[in-house]
Amino acid sequence: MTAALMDGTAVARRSLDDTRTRVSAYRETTGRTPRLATVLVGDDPASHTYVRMKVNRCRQVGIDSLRRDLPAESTTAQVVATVDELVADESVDGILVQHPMPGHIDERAVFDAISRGKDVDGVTANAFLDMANGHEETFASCTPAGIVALLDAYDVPLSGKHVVVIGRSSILGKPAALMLLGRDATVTICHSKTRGLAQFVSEADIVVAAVGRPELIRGEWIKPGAVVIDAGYNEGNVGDVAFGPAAERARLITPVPGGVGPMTIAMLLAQTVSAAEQRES
Ligand SMILES: Nc1nc2c(c(=O)[nH]1)N[C@@H](CN(C=O)c1ccc(C(=O)N[C@@H](CCC(=O)O)C(=O)O)cc1)CN2
Repeated sequence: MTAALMDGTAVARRSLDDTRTRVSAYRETTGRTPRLATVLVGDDPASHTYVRMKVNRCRQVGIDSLRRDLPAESTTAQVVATVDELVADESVDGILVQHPMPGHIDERAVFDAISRGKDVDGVTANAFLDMANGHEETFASCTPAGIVALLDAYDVPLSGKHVVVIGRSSILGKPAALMLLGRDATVTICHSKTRGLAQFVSEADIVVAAVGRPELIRGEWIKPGAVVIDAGYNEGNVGDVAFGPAAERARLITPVPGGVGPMTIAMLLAQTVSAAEQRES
């Protein structure tokens, strides 16, 4: 079997088109433009690239952006103070704090300073709890939301399917597992220390690789006919799955680049417009 590609770039483009239409309608009815604030701490080149990509996409769909770039030696209190300012700023609809921050910063404290209504990236503990409890008052974590949107776009049924998520980060693996559980999938969470990873993966109808280890998931582990979602964003645009051999066994597979990545930004912008719309209601 040779897998068909799940084209995240095309699905994201449709979502961005829809977001652009919503921005125009919002501007016409309210006279204001939705605004996303980005907070970037330090010099990590990949993080600079991602924030630049987000700001560019904002421009393309008509969302304003406001950048707050802080030096690597900033303290947790200084970063929290920046987030507090953005929470109080009436012109800001959504706040994105780029992960990872430098190691000395308490990332959880910074994320949790974002107010519920402005957490368009779905990174606060409140967002996580709401997801666990099936409440929908907060916004979803963007990459997991992008994964689910991509699965829906390709009509992949989730109910009763065995999904193996490899990765347990608070912005990707854990919320992805909760979101898929909320869609009635049977979810197993594995991670870098899991023993017998090959066996777990080989039993999955859907594999979600989100561990951040280049090509950790070998093609021969994939069950023939499975759906493979590679959410790995490793240096050199290499995914967490060995693409070629996996594509020989899978039914559907996401490429890297051009799979999950573009969906992440599309979800962020859609949720920014939702945050603006919700202020008016
Ligand atoms: N606060 C957050 N931090 C991080 C998140 C997040 O969702 N919220 N996710 C990742 C990085 N990320 C966005 O921040 C991200 C990664 C990759 C892409 C993407 O579109 N990649 C392209 C390739 C890009 C290239 O050409 O270099 C692709 O896969 O096609 C978008 C966003 C960690 N931090």
